[in-house]
Amino acid sequence: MNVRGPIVSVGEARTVSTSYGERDLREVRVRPDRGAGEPVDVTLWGKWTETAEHAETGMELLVTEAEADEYRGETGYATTDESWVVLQPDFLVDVTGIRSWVQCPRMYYLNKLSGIPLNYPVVKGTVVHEVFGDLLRGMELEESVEDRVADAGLELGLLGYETEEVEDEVRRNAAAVEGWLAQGTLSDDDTWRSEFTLISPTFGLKGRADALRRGTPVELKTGKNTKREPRFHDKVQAACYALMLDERGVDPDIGTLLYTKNTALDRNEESGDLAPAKEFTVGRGFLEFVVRERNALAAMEWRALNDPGERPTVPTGYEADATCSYCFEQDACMVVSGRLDQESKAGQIGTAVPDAERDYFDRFYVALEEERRETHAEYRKLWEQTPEERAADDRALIDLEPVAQTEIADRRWELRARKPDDAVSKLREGDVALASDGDPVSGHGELGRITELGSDVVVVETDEPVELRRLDVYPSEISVDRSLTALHDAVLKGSESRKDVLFGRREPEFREPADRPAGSPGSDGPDAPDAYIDNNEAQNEAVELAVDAEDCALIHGPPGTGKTYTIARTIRALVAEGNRVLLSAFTNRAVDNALEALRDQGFEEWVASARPDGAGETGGILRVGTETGVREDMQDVRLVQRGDPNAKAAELRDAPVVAATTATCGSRVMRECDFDVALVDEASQLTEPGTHAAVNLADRFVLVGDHEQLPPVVRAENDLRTSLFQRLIETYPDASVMLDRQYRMSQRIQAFASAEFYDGALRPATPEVAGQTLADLGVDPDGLAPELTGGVGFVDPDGERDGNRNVREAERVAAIVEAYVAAGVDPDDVGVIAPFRAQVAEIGRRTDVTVDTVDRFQGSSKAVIVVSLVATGDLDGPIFEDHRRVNVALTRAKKQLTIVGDADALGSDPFYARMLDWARR
Ligand SMILES: Nc1ncnc2c1ncn2[C@@H]1O[C@H](COP(=O)(O)OP(=O)(O)OP(=O)(O)O)[C@@H](O)[C@H]1O
Repeated sequence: MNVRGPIVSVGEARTVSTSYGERDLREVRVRPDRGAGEPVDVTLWGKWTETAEHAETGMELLVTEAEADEYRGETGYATTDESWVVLQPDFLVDVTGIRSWVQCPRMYYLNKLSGIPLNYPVVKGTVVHEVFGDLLRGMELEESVEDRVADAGLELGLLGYETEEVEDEVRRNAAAVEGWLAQGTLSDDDTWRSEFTLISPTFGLKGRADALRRGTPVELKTGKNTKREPRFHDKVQAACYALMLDERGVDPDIGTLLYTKNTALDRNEESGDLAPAKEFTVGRGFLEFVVRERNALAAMEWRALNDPGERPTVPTGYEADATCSYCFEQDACMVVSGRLDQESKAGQIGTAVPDAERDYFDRFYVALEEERRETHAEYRKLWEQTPEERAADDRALIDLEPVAQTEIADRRWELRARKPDDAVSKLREGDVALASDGDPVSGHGELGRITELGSDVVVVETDEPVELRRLDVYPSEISVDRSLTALHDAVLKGSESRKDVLFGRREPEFREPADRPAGSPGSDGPDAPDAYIDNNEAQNEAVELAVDAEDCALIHGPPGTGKTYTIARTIRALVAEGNRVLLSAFTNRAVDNALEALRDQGFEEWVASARPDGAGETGGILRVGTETGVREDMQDVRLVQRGDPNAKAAELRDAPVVAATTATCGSRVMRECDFDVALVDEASQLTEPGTHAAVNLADRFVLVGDHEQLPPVVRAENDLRTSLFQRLIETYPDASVMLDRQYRMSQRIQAFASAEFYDGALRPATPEVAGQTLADLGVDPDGLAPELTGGVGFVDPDGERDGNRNVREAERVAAIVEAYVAAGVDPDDVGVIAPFRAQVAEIGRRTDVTVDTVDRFQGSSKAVIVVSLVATGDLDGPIFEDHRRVNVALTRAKKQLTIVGDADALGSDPFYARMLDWARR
């Protein structure tokens, strides 16, 4: 049986004589049933006592196949020969993490901080892996090499490599693999699978195996190994996959490592065994060793968050007996130790950062690790929840019916399935999701990208075919990983002058208008225009602040105040002064919107005439992002990674404006770029490290946002919830401008938000904006019920909340929408906002107009908006927890806002009582 629960206490190590001789043991007291049961003792025998050394009160322990024994009337448990002992099984360690941990625990930590940099071995390694996958899928070597090297054009160009030399090297690496595949080592009944995603609930592991051959793991290494045996840490990696396969009931007895630089041609060299494939027996003892190492790692990670010491406990390098002088990471290791004043076996170089910076680093390191735990909790739901629960939680589409599996370009697969037409989820087109045969953990699962998601169809692209019966949200750690790297870069590599501002040691500085280049607004000279924007004072001031900023500028833009318009003008003014600008935002949508505004303002034509030399091939704008992430109308300026290395690198290096999401800014390619100014939209929705990912790449930065609208989207309750934008605007109000004229809402609609959120400072930009009504849409208001007209109205349908829905209210909302449409409003001009996806679905079933959650509506608007509040009795739910969400919901409408809810419930809270008064006025 399995015993699992939090540890209450850890006993002393003892040695006892048994019929098998002297044996070590250690007792650990746990509360079974995840802490609900009465404490029991579990005896860990033999080498599992090493795991007990890492165990501490509060950690979770899992012992599988334990046997029960009675001792003095109490039931205890003990490990058996079949037992696995796992510490913190909920902490999912990545297999590559264990591999570096076994080399040196500090290397594991350093890899987390510095990410995977862009370097030739990494890029070449990726290409060789891809070619390997292609060979397994039956592609010709030559075709694959050319294709995959071309795909890596951009990265190779940035590194200064030419196509031919890389092709040669990849060909040489892949030839060994091809030779081995062809050697007859394999018979016809060999079954191969490439790139296999595995998650293990028992061992707390996850990873992607390079390949499986007859159910045993095969790992590819782009290197040479002339020993007979595979390298130790390579074996560890293969053994991790073996463990995960073992959990699925396969019993892999061998593991294979393929060393691509071992070429059979060299075989008669004296240097050793040059066969590319090296097999090893995956014995029980080795697997136990791997589990113990994984436990040591998980225990360190637990201590980093739970150790009562002042600073997170991180590895020093003394844990391993590796020799620092042989380590490639030695310099990086010493620098990090020196800068953060950490104990390390390699020693320290450089001076330590000041305490305030060190505290900041530690605080956010812990906050990000907490966020990682929350992400792991999301993974856990993949096996803890039933498919129905997951679907009800909007995290999966279930009961899909496979319709077709089609092989498409690059030997990838397009999977098409029919979906029940009322099924909703968080999944959207472009998302990477887990496609499976119905069981994503123990069945067959493949990661793929959703290319189409209609009301009754879903299409996913994957590397391997799967019977598409279920599609799950795949929780990604990439944002945590990239944020840690951004934090590292900001604190350890950031300029002193930048950090003076970030850490409150100096006010941001601004250039005098007179120092602007001749001809710019405000500069001396006969031809200089008066303003950057001549019809909106606050917007003009915002552009001035941004172009004059020597450190940073903050633009606060309440709803509809022309943030996007101002951003476009700012970029143009910055480029006019010769700056190279990074345009970034939290979402692809905001990046594309800002680019659209820039293009609408004739930016490309202007660049072509003003900077004929430096416009680059794309007319001055380069959009970096995936094909599915970037909007159709921006595909023409999207950076395609494939192509001639030099041309690709030049494209990225020369473009005056590069646009990418902040997540993409943390990629290894973008980390190679530098800019004069980073301009970040939606900055109030970004965590501090998330913002650093973009601003680290530039000398100066401009943040645009509204901290009275949605805050950063994070799972953990910690410092990540406050944006850098908000902190800086509160610290340096003089470095900010608030845009105060809005171009969206009628006077009546904007009144509440202005009073509650913007100190009454928000005003309609023009009389036309202020005075808009339903009548502008050709609608006769007299044909509608009075509460549906007059700019703002309130309707109480007398509904009843049931979970996250309110059916009666949904019916009423649909009837209201119908009334507007019947009165002549174009359905495209109507939008419905509800706080829960369940209610969104409930309403969506009854109407064809756009229905979505608040979070999805941020940044957009409609002439007519109906808001369904759902709550009756108590006010709880995401919309009520945070007034900023209400601000967003109430500021989407231009001409008519109709609020539907329970008057009694709303009246019980002063804020909502004021809202009710305003809506009913
Ligand atoms: N100075 C201006 N002169 C004329 N029109 C303007 C000006 N500023 C903004 N607008 C117009 O007002 C509308 C709203 O502007 P924009 O889309 O830039 O707002 P926003 O603040 O980005 O909105 P959101 O709150 O949705 O992010 C647009 O149609 C834009 O062209």
